[in-house]
Amino acid sequence: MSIAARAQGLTKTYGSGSTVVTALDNVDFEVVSGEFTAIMGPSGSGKSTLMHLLAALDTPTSGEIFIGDTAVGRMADTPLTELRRDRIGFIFQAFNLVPTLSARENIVLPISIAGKKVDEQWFDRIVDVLGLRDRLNHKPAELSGGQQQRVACARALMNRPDIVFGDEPTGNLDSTAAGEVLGFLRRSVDDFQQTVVMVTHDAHAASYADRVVFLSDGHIVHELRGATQEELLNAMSVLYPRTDDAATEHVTHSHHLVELGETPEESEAIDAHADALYRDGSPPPPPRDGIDETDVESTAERSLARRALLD
Ligand SMILES: Nc1ncnc2c1ncn2[C@@H]1O[C@H](COP(=O)(O)OP(=O)(O)OP(=O)(O)O)[C@@H](O)[C@H]1O
Repeated sequence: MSIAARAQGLTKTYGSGSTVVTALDNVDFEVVSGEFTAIMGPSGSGKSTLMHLLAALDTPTSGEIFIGDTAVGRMADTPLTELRRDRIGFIFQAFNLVPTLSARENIVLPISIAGKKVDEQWFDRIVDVLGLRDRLNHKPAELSGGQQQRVACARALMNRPDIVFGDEPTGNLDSTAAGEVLGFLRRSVDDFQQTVVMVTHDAHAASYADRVVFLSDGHIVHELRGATQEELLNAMSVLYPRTDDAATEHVTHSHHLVELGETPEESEAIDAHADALYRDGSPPPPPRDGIDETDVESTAERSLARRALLD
């Protein structure tokens, strides 16, 4: 087992005096090469801070980050920029593509900036796996959100980085596009031995990972391997029992979906159907007991029943 990145005694504080916030508190953490790791936790638990430090985008208050064997903290600016460019790939929630460039130009941009030659065989392989072949000459505005994020995935993998970091990479996508991006990240680990680290609120997204670490108040409080969505939701409801923040509401919501036997995709389709039925503004009928799940009309009632349950 080799280690792609390592955090040692990592602490990050923001502010000073009475307003100091400890985002990470003496965290030790290793990213295993060739694995898909997800970092989960409620809002404010330190997920993005940990990922930004691991990716050498920010500096710790104390502690050290290693990318492979390289201690990042002691590096001068220029080699650090080169390390980020050559050894790390990023996928952001907001895609972060250059609007004036085509999909192909966006994908090869880091290689062009580095003045290197594009490996056309590798380019072709990634583009085909991502289904982007016929979109390569289009600008980001001419692509769907899912296609834009697939371009961002291709860009992140183009220079075969040691680690690809994703910060809520499916946060702006519908469930179909999210499934495509997550499926690709999974495949990049299985087929290309890529190392992937992803921050997510979403147990469904995290269920694609080999390993899920849970953060709370700047500490790693738990870890699961090969967990299903339901196992992750169970762990989250034990680890984060508060009901007063958005992430926990999301957990509770997702947990009900699992209890109802709905996947998030089904739930979304059901809600869309219900909304279409009641688009004219007429008040929806109250939910009934004994809903027939095979009946198309009843999908709307299922949605209402679930919404009533979630209320
Ligand atoms: N630049 C900053 N200045 C001050 N406080 C910050 C800054 N960045 C993060 N924090 C604080 O550090 C803590 C951890 O933030 P972080 O963004 O890492 O959490 P998170 O788990 O990623 O949250 P979310 O899921 O909402 O993105 C929070 O209390 C946050 O308010």
